[in-house]
Amino acid sequence: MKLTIGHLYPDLLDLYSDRGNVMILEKRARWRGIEVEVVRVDAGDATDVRGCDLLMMGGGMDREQSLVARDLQHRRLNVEQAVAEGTVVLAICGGYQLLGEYFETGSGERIPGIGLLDAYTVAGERRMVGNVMAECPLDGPMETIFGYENHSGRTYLREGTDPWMRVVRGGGNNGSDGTEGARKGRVFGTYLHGPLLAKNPRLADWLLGLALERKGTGGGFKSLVDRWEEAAREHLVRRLAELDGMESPHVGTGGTKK
Ligand SMILES: NC(=O)CC[C@H](N)C(=O)O
Repeated sequence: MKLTIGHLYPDLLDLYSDRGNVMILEKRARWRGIEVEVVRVDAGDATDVRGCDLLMMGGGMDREQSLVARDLQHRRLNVEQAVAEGTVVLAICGGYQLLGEYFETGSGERIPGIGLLDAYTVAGERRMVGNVMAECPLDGPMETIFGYENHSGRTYLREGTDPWMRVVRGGGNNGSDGTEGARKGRVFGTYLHGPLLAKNPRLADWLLGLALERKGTGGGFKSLVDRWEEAAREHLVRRLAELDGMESPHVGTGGTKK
């Protein structure tokens, strides 16, 4: 069995090393004996993304987003077909905005998205910057998710697209309605850099499981010893509690510690 991950625009959309998400998925699959191929998809390539089990698109500055948007329009149909055939999409921040209808920048430029998510984004007066803690349902108990946000855009979800997470700390989609990210079927968008999956190993496995469903096999693969990841998460909880002067929240269950 081979898992194919498509990395969209790795040179243009890689704010805060979002490519780490691809590395994490690759590693966690390989550690379980699953073969992985990472396909790089750059502007101008004629790659058919229907061959990918999962697509990852990182974040970027407004200028890079404009460049990507032009190319992405040509891929719209191909990406839509891939999703209809079961491909999972994970998009971070600027990439997330481009999955929606449009992103209107602070200078008034309207960058078109591909409408995979029923959402639109408009730049606000102040950027939302800082560490985020959110809660995300992973088919069961809520999982605490850590990430970092830095965006001018405020995203608003329309009917037909659900928020992916609820913000506990930080701005999230728009700083006002408590939502973070968006989910429509197998398409996921979030403002969380980090890289997201390095800080949230159970979320990484959950996405891997979804992507592997396309192979006729889902999650349920052997658990890994996430000693360093858990230590990093505990450190984050303590640090955020210090910053907020609040009680240490529960970090979620699972993960074996040595
Ligand atoms: N971090 C990002 O990807 C930024 C996205 C976009 N340029 C914004 O400022 O909202």
